[in-house]
Parts: sequence; structure tokens; C-alpha cells
Amino acid sequence: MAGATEDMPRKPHRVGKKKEAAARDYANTAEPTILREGEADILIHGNDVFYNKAQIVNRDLSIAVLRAFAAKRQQEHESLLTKKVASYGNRKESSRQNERCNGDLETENPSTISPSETNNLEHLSSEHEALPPEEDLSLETVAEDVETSGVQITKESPITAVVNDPLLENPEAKPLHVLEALAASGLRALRYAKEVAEVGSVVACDNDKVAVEACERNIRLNGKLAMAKLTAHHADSRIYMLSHEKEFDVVDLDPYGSPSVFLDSAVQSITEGGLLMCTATDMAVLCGNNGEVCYSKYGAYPLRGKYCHEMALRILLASIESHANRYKRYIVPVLSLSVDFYVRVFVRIYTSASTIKETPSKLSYVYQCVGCDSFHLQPVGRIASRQGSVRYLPGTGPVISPDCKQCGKHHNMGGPMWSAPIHNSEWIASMLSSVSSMKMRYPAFGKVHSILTAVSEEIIDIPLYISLHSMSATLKCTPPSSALFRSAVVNAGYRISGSHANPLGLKTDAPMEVLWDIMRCWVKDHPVKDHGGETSGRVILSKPPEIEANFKKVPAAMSRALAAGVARFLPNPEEFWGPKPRAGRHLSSKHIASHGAEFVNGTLRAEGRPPIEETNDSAEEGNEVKRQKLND
Ligand SMILES: C[S@@+](CC[C@H](N)C(=O)[O-])C[C@H]1O[C@@H](n2cnc3c(N)ncnc32)[C@H](O)[C@@H]1O
Ligand SMILES: [Zn+2]
Repeated sequence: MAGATEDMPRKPHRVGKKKEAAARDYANTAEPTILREGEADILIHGNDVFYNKAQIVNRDLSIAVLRAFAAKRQQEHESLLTKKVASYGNRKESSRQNERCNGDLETENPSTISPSETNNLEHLSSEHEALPPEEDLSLETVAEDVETSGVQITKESPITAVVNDPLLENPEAKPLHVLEALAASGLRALRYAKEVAEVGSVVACDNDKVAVEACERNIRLNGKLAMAKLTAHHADSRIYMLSHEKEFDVVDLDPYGSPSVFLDSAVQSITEGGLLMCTATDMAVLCGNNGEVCYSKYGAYPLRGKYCHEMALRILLASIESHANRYKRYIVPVLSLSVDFYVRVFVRIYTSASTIKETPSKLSYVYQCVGCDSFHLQPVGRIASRQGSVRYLPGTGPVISPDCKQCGKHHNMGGPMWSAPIHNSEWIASMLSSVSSMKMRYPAFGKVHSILTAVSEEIIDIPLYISLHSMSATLKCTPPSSALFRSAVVNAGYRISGSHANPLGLKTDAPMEVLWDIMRCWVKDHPVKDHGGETSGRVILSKPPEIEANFKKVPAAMSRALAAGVARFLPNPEEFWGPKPRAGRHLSSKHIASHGAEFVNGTLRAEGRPPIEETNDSAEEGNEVKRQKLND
């Protein structure tokens, strides 16, 4: 500035095109820095390739699930092996009996077969593996014409069929073949390869050439093990997955925003019983700010209830199930999380033409009152058993009258969403003990442990949660403490728990009328001012309660973790813990508007780049702020 002296305060000025270009050049020429997360190192070079520190929890959780999955696969493998060995024993026994009848053959005791013996046995045709059980049995009746170690066996004999089973040849489960379909720097893929021993190979795919080059550099940076297990691949992952049908034991989808366009190919590329791990960060869409956009992406309407974060998870699950069903496949959720600014689900994928008939009974619409937020689930389908036969029928309804029984207002209808369980309790328990036993291997251990603890306490068969604060706001009363309310629910004969998705959320099987009666009783003892008008709260309070609530505290109503002083909800370690701009975008005035000056300059400072000063709002920047607020 002409005439300005050093000690005169400088005015913030607009970031011009020149400055943006300078920042870009700086990013391109600046020395890269090395960043370590878990056991992986990556080179960070400006904003060329996407990296978000806030996703460390996401990556740690994924490693915990991957370890649990590997252990489960080994267990399943061993139990299948035991069955096969037993079946081999039975067949050998029946064969021996035949031989005795013929009086010309001797066989060893079938029960003495050991894994080392099975290792020496011949290869099996893969068709045998695919045979349904009835067809298997027919193999027992085959004539003998091939000689092996003094025993005559035909090519198709039952003994050969079982003995040559590749499963018996390899008592250890196969190493996991993993696809990180949207890999960016490859950090996640590197962590899977280096930190999970059972992972044998990882393909890190990205359609951005710069990202793939960065990934290749990072693989080399991480040394021999990474180089042996990891391959960076430049492709549109949708096409890549479609051309690798049922090949990957694990597929990870971690997109910018919505995963919707990747789901169809992802569900086809996973092996039988394999694992899909999927993130969605388009929370504004999934939580009801753009209902019609959600419908176009996920095939479901979200509702703007207090439970919106759990509904977001359930909409994503329903969408994955719908894509899977097209290929006679179905999902079994093991862990479904709403964390910070995203949702992340972990589901196993199986194939069964008969099980997919159950899908409509695992989905529900949701009616939500516009006045008091009471909600009711309307199943899409049901299963009826009569005289030993099972029938799949449409749901019966409507489950509620058009006007709310509590306050008389109408309902909005959302869904369909997944209304079957979203977690597997056995997995959660084993993950909790596993992460606790290797704390040092999880950089975000505290948060990961608190999330899994909160999940472990959730009632597994109750979709969505109520908010005591929202109910109290409707009645304009001071809320009872959570302990008192929870006790009243338990004393009325129902179950109640917290929700990992919201520290104030309560999951219960108590019907809405019981919950409102408890609140009516509370207000009787803690009267509210009458503000007049026909508010929903006034209508609700005008009806006398049908039950007498008992607020006597009961231990069964309390969180075990809370009582034991174990954290269930931890604050984020830093400010600006949220989504990041796409890679390759210049961090500029727009990002100041959408993420805040401190965030952008914090990013630049971390990279040793000059900070960008704040500018005036433009209309577009204002829109970005709005969009970001919706995201928040
Ligand atoms: C959010 S970043 C992934 C972050 C990474 N998973 C991690 O944990 O650090 C999304 C990545 O997906 C890539 N991508 C977007 N569309 C793609 C497509 N159709 N095929 C392959 N990669 C794609 C982008 O280039 C970007 O690198
Ligand atoms: Zn109502």
C-alpha cells in the first residue's frame, strides 16, 4: 500500500486471482511432509491428494472391524473344515462297509485322519463345493476304478470328492483380498496392509491420476511389506468392481459425499460372506434437508426427526440391500455408525434367492407427527407361517390413524428404511475386547472405544430413538433427568437404552402413549406455565395419563458404562473436525466461507504455506456457508 508504514495496521484484503495462483504454485513446489497414522506413512503435498485427519476414527474403526472379520472368517473356515472332515469320515466309513461286503479292501480308521494327511490328498473339482446337500449324497453310490495307495477309488467317488477338497488342503483361511475403491493417497489401504496380518493383498483404486501417482509413491515409502501387498490402480472403480465379480473379501467405499453410485457394482464384487465397508458424508441429504435428493440417490425419504442420524444409517442400509437384492444377494449388518459428520456401515454380503424374500419384512416406513414428533413404524412386508409353510406378504396398515393420537396433527411419512438390527452384538463385544487389548495400535483409541461402548449398550431390536429434551420442549416443561425418565420406563415394564448416534437419544420398546403418559405424570408434579393457544403440548397435557408413572430410580435403567465411569461420548480433539474440500481444489476465499478462515489457514500453516486472509461474502460464498450449515 503506497505510503503505508510498517506499524500501521494492515487491512484484510480480498484474495485476488494472483494470490490464488501463488498459493497454487507454492503447493506445487513446496517440499512434501511425511505424515504417520498407525503404522503407515504418507507424503502430504499441498491439497493435491485428499487427506482428512478427522477420518482417523473412521480408519481405526475399519481396522477394528477388519480384524474382527478376519477372526470370524478363520472361525467359519475351521467349522466348515471340521464338518468336511467329519463328512469325509462318514463317507469313508460307509465306503469301508461296502468294502467289507465285497471282502476285498482294507481301510484305515476314518476318525484318525489328521490335517497333515488331508494336506497330501488330491485336488477337488470346484463344482463339488457348489453342489447343494441333496446332490452331494448321491455321490455315495459310485463304482471304483482308480487305484490309489492300494485302495480302488473312482474319479467321482465320494472319498475322492471330499478328500480333494481345497478346504481340506488348506486348514488356514485364505488371506483377505481387499479393494479400497476410492483410495486417494492410499493411507487407508496402507494401514489395512500393514496393520492387519490376515490381509494378503490390497488394490488401491482411484480415478484421479495424481492420487494414483501419490499412492504409488506412498507404497514405495512404506517399504517391502507394503510393496508386496499393495497395488495402486488407476480406474473408475465402478467399472473395476464390475469387472471383478465376487473377487474381493472386503470392499471399502469412502467417497466424497454419497456412495450411491458405487453401491451397485460394489455389492457384485464381494465374495460370499465378504464385507462391505461404506461411508456417506452427505448428511444434509440423508438427514432430511433435501428429501427429494435423498429419494433420488437412496430410494427413501428421510424425516427431520431428532433420530435423523440413525435414520440416515438405516436409509443407507436399505439402499445397499436393494442393490444387493438385484443380484439375489442380501446384507447382514455387523456395525452401523453415525460419527461426527458422516455415517459408516459394515455389512456382510451373502447370496440366497430364498432369503431375499425376507427383505420387505426388514424394511419399514416411518410416520412422524408434525406437531409432537411422535413416530410409528409401518413394516413394508411381513412373514406368515401357517401349517409349516412360510408365506411372504405385504405389510398390513396403516398402523396409525391419519391424525396423531396425542396431539391431533397430521403425519409425514419417511422411508423405507432398514428396520432390522444394525449391529451384531457378538461382533461388538469381541471388537471391544480386541481394541482394549491393543490400545497402542489405535491412534484414536479413546474415541473408538467410546463409540463401541455406546453401541454395545444399544437395544439391538429397536429402530430410532426419542429425545427427552424434544418431548419436554413440546410440553414446555423442564425435562426430568435421564435417570428418572429411564427408571419410569423400566418401572412401567419396558426396556430402555441410550443411542450411540445421539447422547440425548433414548431407545425404548415403550409405545409413544406410555412415554407421553410418563411426561404427563412428570408435569403433574412439575407444573408448566400455560402459554395459551392450541399447541401440541397443550393438547397432550389436556388428556389425563392412563398409567401412574413410578420415577423411583432402578439400576436396570442406567447405563452400565456410565456407572463404571467408562466414556461413551468424547469431544473431538480439535476444532474444525469435519469434512474437507476435495483434493486438487485451491484453498481459497470460498473455503474460508465454507470451512472458516481458521480451518483454511490451519491447513495451509500445517503445510507451511502462507495463510489466505478473509474476504467479503459473495452470493456464492453465502450459499456454501448455508450448505455447510446444513451439513453440520
Ligand atoms: C474422500 S477421498 C478418499 C479418501 C481415502 N479413502 C482416505 O481414507 O484417505 C475420495 C477419492 O475417491 C476418488 N474417486 C472419486 N470418484 C471415483 C471413481 N469413480 N472411481 C475411482 N475413484 C474415484 C477421488 O479421486 C478421491 O481420491
Ligand atoms: Zn402428535
